[in-house]
Amino acid sequence: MKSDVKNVTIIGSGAWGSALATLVQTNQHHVQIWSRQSQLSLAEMVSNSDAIVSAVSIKGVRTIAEKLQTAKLQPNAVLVSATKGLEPVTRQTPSQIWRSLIPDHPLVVLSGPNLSKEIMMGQPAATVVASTDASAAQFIQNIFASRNFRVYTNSDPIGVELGGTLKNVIAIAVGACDGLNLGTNAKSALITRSLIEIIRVGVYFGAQPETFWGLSGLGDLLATCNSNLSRNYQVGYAIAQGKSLEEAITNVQGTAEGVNTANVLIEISDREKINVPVSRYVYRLLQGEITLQQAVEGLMERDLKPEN
Ligand SMILES: NC(=O)c1ccc[n+]([C@@H]2O[C@H](COP(=O)([O-])OP(=O)(O)OC[C@H]3O[C@@H](n4cnc5c(N)ncnc54)[C@H](O)[C@@H]3O)[C@@H](O)[C@H]2O)c1
Ligand SMILES: O=P(O)(O)OC[C@H](O)CO
Repeated sequence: MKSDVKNVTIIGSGAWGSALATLVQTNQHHVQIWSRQSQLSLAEMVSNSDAIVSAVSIKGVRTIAEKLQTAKLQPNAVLVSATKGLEPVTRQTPSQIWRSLIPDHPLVVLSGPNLSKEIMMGQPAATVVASTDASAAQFIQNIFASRNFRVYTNSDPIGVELGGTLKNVIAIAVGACDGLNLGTNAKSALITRSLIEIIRVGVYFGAQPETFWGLSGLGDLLATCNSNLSRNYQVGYAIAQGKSLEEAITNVQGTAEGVNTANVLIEISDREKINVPVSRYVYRLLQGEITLQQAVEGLMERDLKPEN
């Protein structure tokens, strides 16, 4: 047993929470998972935790953060947000929700090209832990880093978080592109042009553009758009096979955050006049406003313009 064993609580027993718990356990830290089915209350479970990792889907983030607001935490407990989504109505990112409700604990965002099934199989992967508090990021880096999981620190939490969140919408588009067999050229164009629109949104949120060229941006975009393990990709693929959105969501195991993220993103882009053509066509497709064929034609027939 290592001498510097930490107490880590993972909130959420879904695919990502379980994979993160396995990573912590690999390093022989003490890990416990809290879910809504747990016997202990969340407050009881976190009372002795050095790190508290939230891996619930976006719909659960505020409820969980509100529960922790009234819990007695260790004075130096570090909060980690591993959710990739945007909250409807407030349009906040998970880290913005955490920061607003629990401002006096260090907050770290964990995000990267991390398909949970591959991580559960012990395949090599890398991720990013981002915080404005460098020592908190290093603390979390050391808890998770292992032979099979390489962890980088970063000082741009909102950029790291948005890379992971916004790519889910694009993965729906790319899943549909593959489902229609549109070819490698189309897929490459879709991914590359999408990264530009992700950066536009990121800059609006105050992120640094260069963050999106890293693991949590381009890295996660490539992972999610190239793997049928991705639930968001699966949704797009299923729609291209003629399934309704409801059927596509039902057939996916776990949460495909991109569906809700598309709605929130389009509200933001309408209000702030941010040009996000690929995400907008995904939104219109999911709303049933257009067919997939119309989405492809619409994207190809837009006004010609310079690349940059
Ligand atoms: N699965 C992955 O490969 C992966 C990787 C990186 C990030 N993520 C992100 O992690 C988040 C969770 O994904 P997942 O794959 O584990 O999804 P999942 O559907 O497998 O699990 C979601 C979990 O959130 C919990 N939850 C939802 N609302 C809750 C609430 N109000 N209170 C308590 N718990 C609540 C559910 O009970 C469940 O345990 C998503 O934002 C996802 O984008 C997933
Ligand atoms: O299964 P998805 O589409 O939620 O993607 C999982 C992770 O975000 C990939 O990094």
